[in-house]
Amino acid sequence: MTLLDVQNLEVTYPGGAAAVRGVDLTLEAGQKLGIAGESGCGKSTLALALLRLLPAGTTVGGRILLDGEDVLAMKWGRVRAVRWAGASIVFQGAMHSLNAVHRIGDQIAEPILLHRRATAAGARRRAGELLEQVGLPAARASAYPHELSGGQRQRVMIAMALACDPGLVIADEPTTALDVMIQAQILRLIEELVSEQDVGLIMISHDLAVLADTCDRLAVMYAGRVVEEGPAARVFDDARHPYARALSAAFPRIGDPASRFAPAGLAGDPPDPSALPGGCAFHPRCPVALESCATEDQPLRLADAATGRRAACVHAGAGAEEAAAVVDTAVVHAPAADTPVPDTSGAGGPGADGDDSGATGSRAGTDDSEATGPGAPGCAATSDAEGATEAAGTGTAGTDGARSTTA
Ligand SMILES: Nc1ncnc2c1ncn2[C@@H]1O[C@H](COP(=O)(O)OP(=O)(O)OP(=O)(O)O)[C@@H](O)[C@H]1O
Repeated sequence: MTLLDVQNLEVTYPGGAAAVRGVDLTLEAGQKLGIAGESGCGKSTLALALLRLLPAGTTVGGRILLDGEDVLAMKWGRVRAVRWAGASIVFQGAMHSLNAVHRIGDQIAEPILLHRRATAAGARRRAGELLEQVGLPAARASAYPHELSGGQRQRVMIAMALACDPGLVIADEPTTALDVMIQAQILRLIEELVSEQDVGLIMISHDLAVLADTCDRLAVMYAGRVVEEGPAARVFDDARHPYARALSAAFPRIGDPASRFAPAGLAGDPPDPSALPGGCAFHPRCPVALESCATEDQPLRLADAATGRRAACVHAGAGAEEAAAVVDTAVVHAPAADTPVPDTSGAGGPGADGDDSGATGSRAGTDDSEATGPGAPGCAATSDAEGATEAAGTGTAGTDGARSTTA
């Protein structure tokens, strides 16, 4: 059964940054999808869009069908009901997402009280059970966030995300702020819990190797688009898009001596989303770009019928095996990361600074005043758009300006 069906999703921030462009993705119930890409490729924006947590004034187009219901067409009351109970998010910085002045047990109990209409005693009992599920003693329910370590706080966030039995959990770089040993524990915990409870998972990371290890399918994003999507192991071991291939080659394989000689990486940076190059957005950095790539963008198309893998590259599709070999050779011989790349994009300015010009769209992420209405204190998935955006580490640029345009 299809849990999530994202169709032609477009997100443009106030100020014109086209952070997500025409993304199509599906997730079956209980499936684990990894989303990878360099910083600024639009991963967090995609996650925030799924639960309408984007700053006011952001233009969002397309369809997001969660259990068949279009999230973008929902009234705010319904959106609030769906957050936590239908889908929830674990952000990277638990300290920002938890409320410093409330005991963690109360914070876990809050969405249960709100969405499950439990009694206070029932919600407290469930909070204790959830803490134990994530490996913390139930007695820690009386602790305040500052009394817990970073890893423990992240466990609390996972408990909260699972509190109302959602069908989908979105984990946005859930281990970024943690040390390496704790990262592995937390990832294993998320994977175990979602598998046990048959919950769908979207795991966002820049680390393709971690995602390949954790997820069933992988989507690689570049400049707001999915450029390759397919079974995790195939995308990681044998990517068809030159960007996905370069990203994958940047992670050494344990036990494979050849991977020590992997390429140093791609030269240059992803483009500024408010000044994207024409044609394929990757062409200025692509080692196998054709002349036509500067003017013609490529849709995501079937690159491997046996596995349903899709790639958005002129070299993918028919004759893909040979094309992959060409791409591989070229990527392995790509210039080192510090080699300057000619800027054919006209981009290169600073990131979008969120002024409030020009964003007038069909549908805004927080398109009425209810969007900033009360949510469960300290609960990222029900906090207002500004808080949620901060928690996701995407900055608050544009939030105030945008809100004033809708006030
Ligand atoms: N509130 C905002 N206003 C304007 N532009 C924004 C806003 N938030 C993000 N952006 C821009 O949108 C683009 C995508 O950002 P996003 O955070 O989604 O990328 P990401 O792939 O998640 O990166 P990271 O891994 O660093 O979190 C970036 O260029 C970013 O500068």
